[in-house]
Amino acid sequence: MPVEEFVAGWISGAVGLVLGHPFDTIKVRLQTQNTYQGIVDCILKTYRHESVLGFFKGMSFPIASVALVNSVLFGVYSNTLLALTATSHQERRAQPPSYTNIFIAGCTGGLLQAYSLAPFDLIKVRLQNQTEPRMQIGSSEPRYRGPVHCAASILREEGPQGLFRGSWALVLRDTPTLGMYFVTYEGLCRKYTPEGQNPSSATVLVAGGFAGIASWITATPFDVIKSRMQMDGLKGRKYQGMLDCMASSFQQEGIRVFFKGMTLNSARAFPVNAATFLSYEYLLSLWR
Ligand SMILES: C[N+](C)(C)CCCC[C@H](N)C(=O)O
Repeated sequence: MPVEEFVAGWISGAVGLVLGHPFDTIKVRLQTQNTYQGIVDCILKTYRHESVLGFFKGMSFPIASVALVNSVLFGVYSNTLLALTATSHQERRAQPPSYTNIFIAGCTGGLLQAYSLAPFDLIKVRLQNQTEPRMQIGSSEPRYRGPVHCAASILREEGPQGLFRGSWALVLRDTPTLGMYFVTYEGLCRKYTPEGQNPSSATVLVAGGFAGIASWITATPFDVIKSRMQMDGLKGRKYQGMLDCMASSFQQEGIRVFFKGMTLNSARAFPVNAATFLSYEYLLSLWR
C-alpha cells in the first residue's frame, strides 16, 4: 500500500488549512448565527470585538487532525483506484483511469474522511461560534476554554454520540462531492496536459482550485445543515433530527438558507485546494 499517499495528503492538507481558516470562521458564524448582516459586517464585528485572533478560533484541532483526515481521504482514494484499476499513482498518467472509477474512489475516500472528520469538525464549529474576546480581564468567560475542554464537556454532557452530532449531514455533504472533487481535478489536468506527460504546476494549481470550488458549491446546502446540527444541543435541542433541521430552517428562512456561506466556501476553496494539490503532487514526485 503506497504509504507516501497518506503522508502527502497530510502535509498538503495542513498547508491549505491555515490559509483557509479565517474564511471558514466567518462562514460558520454566518451559517449558524443570525446576528450578522453579511460577510463584511461579520468580518468587522469579529475584528473589532475579538481582534485578528477571532478569525483563528478553533484552528488547533483541525491542524492536529488534518493528518488523519487528509491522509484518509487521499490514501483511501488512491488505494481504491489501485484496487479498481490496478495502477499506482505514477502509472496513472500513462494509463488514465475512467471517470467512473475516479468518482467511485473519490466517494469512498469522502465517506471515510467524513467519519474521521466528524468529532474534530464539531469541536471546531463550537469554538468558532464563541464570540467572547480572548485574554481580556473582566470580559465574560466563554463556555469552552479550548479544544480539550470542549471535547471533555461534550463527552460529559452528551456522551460519546454527542461528539458525532451532525455526522449524517457530514457524510451526505462529503461522499458525492468528493467524488466530484477528484473528477474535476483529473478532468482539468487531462484537458490542459499533453498526453502521457505530468501536469505543470500552474495546471495543478488551477485544477486543484476549481476542484475545490466545484465540490464546495455542491456541498454548501448540506454544509449549512451540518453546522446547525452541530450547534444544536448546546442550549437544549432545537431539532428532532436532520430532516427536521432542514424543514424548519427552510420554513423560517426560505430557500436562501441552503446557500449561506456559499461565497465564502468558494473563496476559501480555491487557495486551499490549489495549495493542497500542488503540495500533494510535489511531495509524491519527490518520493518517486
Ligand atoms: C467535499 N467538501 C467540499 C465538503 C470538502 C472538500 C475538502 C477539501 C479540502 N480539505 C477543503 O477543506 O477544502
